[in-house]
Amino acid sequence: MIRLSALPEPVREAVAAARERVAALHAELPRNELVVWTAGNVSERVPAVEAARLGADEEQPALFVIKPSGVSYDELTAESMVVCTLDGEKIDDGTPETLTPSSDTAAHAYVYRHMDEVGGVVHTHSTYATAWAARSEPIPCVLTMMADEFGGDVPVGPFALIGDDSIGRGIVETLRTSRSPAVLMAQHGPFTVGAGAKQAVKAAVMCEEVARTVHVARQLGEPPRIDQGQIDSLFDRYQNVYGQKGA
Ligand SMILES: O=C(CO)[C@@H](O)[C@H](O)COP(=O)(O)O
Repeated sequence: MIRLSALPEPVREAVAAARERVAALHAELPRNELVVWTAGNVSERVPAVEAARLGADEEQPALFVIKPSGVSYDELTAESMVVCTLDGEKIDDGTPETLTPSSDTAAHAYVYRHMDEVGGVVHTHSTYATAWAARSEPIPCVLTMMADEFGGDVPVGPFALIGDDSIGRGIVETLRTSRSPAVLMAQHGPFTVGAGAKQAVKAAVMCEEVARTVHVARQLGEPPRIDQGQIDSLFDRYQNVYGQKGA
């Protein structure tokens, strides 16, 4: 088994920084009312470190950091974040052997193995997004905010059981054919991805917001869909012009 304490210093430093970020980002889930009790998780990839940087013959393979299963958000610390290989196996990371990683670890691992561009994954059961998931209904792109953030509808992924690769396969299959960083797994809830964990948390917050707003709008009648050309133009501006350069 890989022992964290025996890994080269740059790897240990990268893991420690990811653990700090992931622990802090878990506080955003209850703060943004995306979870109840312990029902959501955040992870972040620790990229592979090249052999040259380590002065070694081989690169150090990528890892990821995720919360332990079923532990209250108030009790989560950087040190209690579990470190796993991209196969979803916990390494000897200095936490007690009995501290098991999130029940969604296999899903997060599958996403990291199959989507190189993804550096962070989040799962919640936020109320409105999960209500759309319960109906297996994509959220239609009827708001500029949706065009900006999701580049279209928020898609629905297949129904899949928890514990093995099934959820991960559903997430990857669905997101590969969409610009959305969010997928509503049927009768389960939203999973979001990003370049890092912070971007994936942002996508989870935005997903819940648009799920709520579109639900409210529909109480008054069917809101009109935005024209595809306008969606493309809004998406391009938000992804390439919006905000501060280099922020
Ligand atoms: O969807 C599920 C279980 O149905 C999970 O997402 C849990 O709600 C959170 O699990 P842990 O991350 O605490 O294992």
